[in-house]
Amino acid sequence: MASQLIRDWVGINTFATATQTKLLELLGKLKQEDVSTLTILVMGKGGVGKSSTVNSIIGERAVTVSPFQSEGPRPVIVSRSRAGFTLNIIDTPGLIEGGYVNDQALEIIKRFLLNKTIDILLYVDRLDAYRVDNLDKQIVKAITDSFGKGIWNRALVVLTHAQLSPPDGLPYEDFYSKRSEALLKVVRMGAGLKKHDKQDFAIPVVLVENSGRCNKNESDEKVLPNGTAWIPHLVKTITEVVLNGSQSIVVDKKLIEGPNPNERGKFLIPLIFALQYFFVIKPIERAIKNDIAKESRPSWEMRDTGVGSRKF
Ligand SMILES: Nc1nc2c(ncn2[C@@H]2O[C@H](COP(=O)(O)OP(=O)(O)OP(=O)(O)O)[C@@H](O)[C@H]2O)c(=O)[nH]1
Repeated sequence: MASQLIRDWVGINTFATATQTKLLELLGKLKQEDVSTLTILVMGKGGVGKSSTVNSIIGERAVTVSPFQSEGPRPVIVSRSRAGFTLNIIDTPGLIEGGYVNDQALEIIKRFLLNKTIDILLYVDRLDAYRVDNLDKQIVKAITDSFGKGIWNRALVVLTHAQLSPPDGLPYEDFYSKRSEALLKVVRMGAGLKKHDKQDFAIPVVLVENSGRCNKNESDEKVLPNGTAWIPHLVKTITEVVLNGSQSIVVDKKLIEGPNPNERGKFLIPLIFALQYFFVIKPIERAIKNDIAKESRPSWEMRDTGVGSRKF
């Protein structure tokens, strides 16, 4: 990251004054706690609004947004600095390809992250999706297998397309809490989090509306249907997670390569052979020998060999 050209975070000036003030306050709070760099990793399925969310936070069109699946499955890092604070956001390609987790994309992401430290994971999905399925669980599992369970201590679930009218006249807050509950349940399962982990792993869910048609309040801030100014709320939640006392994720070679599954349990092989020899092969051999010894020879064999043949 050091060799990376870090541009001024000018996009912040495009936000409403009230939003700018809140953001600068939050950055000040982080600096007070000796946090002067923040690296945010953005992951999720394809087309859920990852790149749009990156652009919304930065306040400029820093990464390409497309309604269709993006082509080159390459992660992109966007770095901006403001008042001695550096923000790095890593946008990643969608993790699903043909109904499965795209292991190749995941591998590329892991290599890209080598020697970087992840302070925050934004796990992005859409608010306006009505189901969770096994695929969601698989993505979360793939992320957990890659970076460890601890990453969920540093994670936020981000739900885009948050400016919606819920179906069947459901109140907005009810729809939001049902959708987040369902998704969090799958996230906890995919991350292998147990019930007793609950305290440690309270993953916040944050709503986002990236559309240019997002409603605004009287202070010109982008607001959700529930009136929340979402950009400062997202950054505030990020700040809380950063300061929650958990560890950032250092992506080193060991983490990337993990334990080689081919090496796992290799030392047990001679032991398994020995057990097989003494408890399977030997008893079978003994049983065969006993069988042969006990066997009464058939009469035709006796006759052919002359044993016991009648004399005429
Ligand atoms: N209305 C609305 N549209 C959104 C929102 N977020 C993203 N979109 C649209 O959804 C489409 C996909 O958005 P992207 O940001 O490219 O999604 P992505 O997850 O980065 O996609 P991949 O890079 O292909 O994985 C684009 O047409 C965006 O304009 C949102 O919050 N509200």
